[in-house]
Amino acid sequence: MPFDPHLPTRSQLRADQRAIGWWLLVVAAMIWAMVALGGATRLTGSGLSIMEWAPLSGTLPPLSQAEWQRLYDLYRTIPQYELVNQGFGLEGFKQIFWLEWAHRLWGRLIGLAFVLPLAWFWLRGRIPQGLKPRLVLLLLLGGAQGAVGWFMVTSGFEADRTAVSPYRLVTHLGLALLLYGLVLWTALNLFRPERNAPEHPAGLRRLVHGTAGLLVLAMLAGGFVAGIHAGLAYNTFPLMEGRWVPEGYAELSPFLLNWTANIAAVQFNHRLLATLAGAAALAAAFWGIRVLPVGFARGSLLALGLVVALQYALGVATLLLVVPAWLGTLHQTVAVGVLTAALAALHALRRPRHAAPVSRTRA
Ligand code: HEM
Repeated sequence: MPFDPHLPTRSQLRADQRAIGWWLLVVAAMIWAMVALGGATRLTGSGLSIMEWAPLSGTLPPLSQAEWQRLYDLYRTIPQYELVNQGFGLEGFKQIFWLEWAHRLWGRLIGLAFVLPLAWFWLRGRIPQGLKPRLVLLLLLGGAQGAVGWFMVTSGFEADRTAVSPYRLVTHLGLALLLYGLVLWTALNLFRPERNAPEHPAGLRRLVHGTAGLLVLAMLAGGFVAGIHAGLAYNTFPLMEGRWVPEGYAELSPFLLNWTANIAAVQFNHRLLATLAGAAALAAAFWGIRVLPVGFARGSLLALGLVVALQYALGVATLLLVVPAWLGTLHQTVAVGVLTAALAALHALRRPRHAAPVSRTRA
């Protein structure tokens, strides 16, 4: 290949990859914190307190008594005020205002933490070949997440509603998890570009894929439990009102409606999927410990087994204690830990590529 002074050296490329990888890890950590904040916002009933979508001017909280009163008067027009918070006064309103405001502010900060370094790396020509489309996609998905959040909030203002639509809640949660997963996966690609997984049985890789799929389904089902407040009923474990499969599982018609709108079925599905995912994760962890050498793959599988066991216990405790806000928030937060461990394990066990792509560098 002829000498080209504009191409980065191999060590420059490596340094750029690591710098971008660290930046993405920081963004991923901020998204994780955002999921925690979102859980707290939902569980304290704060999510409908700001009835405006003002990307720039909404950055500042109300600075005068008149502005507080204006926002409070707006809130007093929606059914949630009438049916849940009537007469709680301006002081009560302030209490539910701050978490929603912090959730939105944190979203703006994540946007800045993504856009500013992106522009800096881009203008200095430090983004490796092929990575730009992925980073633009992440930017678009982040913007879409803000819009979906607002779309979700507006559903809570409709007549006779005191909470948001569970479908929009699950879309918002699902997109947050997708965005987090893509950012983390991209960072992992940059830190560990080689596909040099240790020798392991193909069955183990398949098991980890199946586990990850079950975990994602369990998480989406959990979103519906949260969305229709199904955690406030059947607060016993493992039986539901003395039965393994609750009475009325198939009460609604058409049948599929039960999976999103019937408290008994929604909660049962979440338990079942979590149990299957938990058993699969533990099996993968034991298998990994037995056959893999000490290293990233083994460590990830061990972490997966441990964090899924913790998440399962937190879920049972959340249910038995009838969803206290702090415990529900912790359960939502540790779900992202489960996803992290599953993605790390999947990444570590990627199938080796026969011919590695040649990145253009000079020696
Ligand atoms: C692999 C294990 C599990 C995973 C990955 C998981 C994940 C999730 C997720 C993502 C949510 C929605 C977000 C939230 O509000 O917390 C959720 C909600 C919930 N989960 Fe789980 N979960 C697991 C196990 C369990 C178990 C075993 C139970 C109880 C038997 C349980 C009970 C609940 C309850 C009651 C909620 C609703 C909490 C609320 O209203 O805020 N979870 N879960």
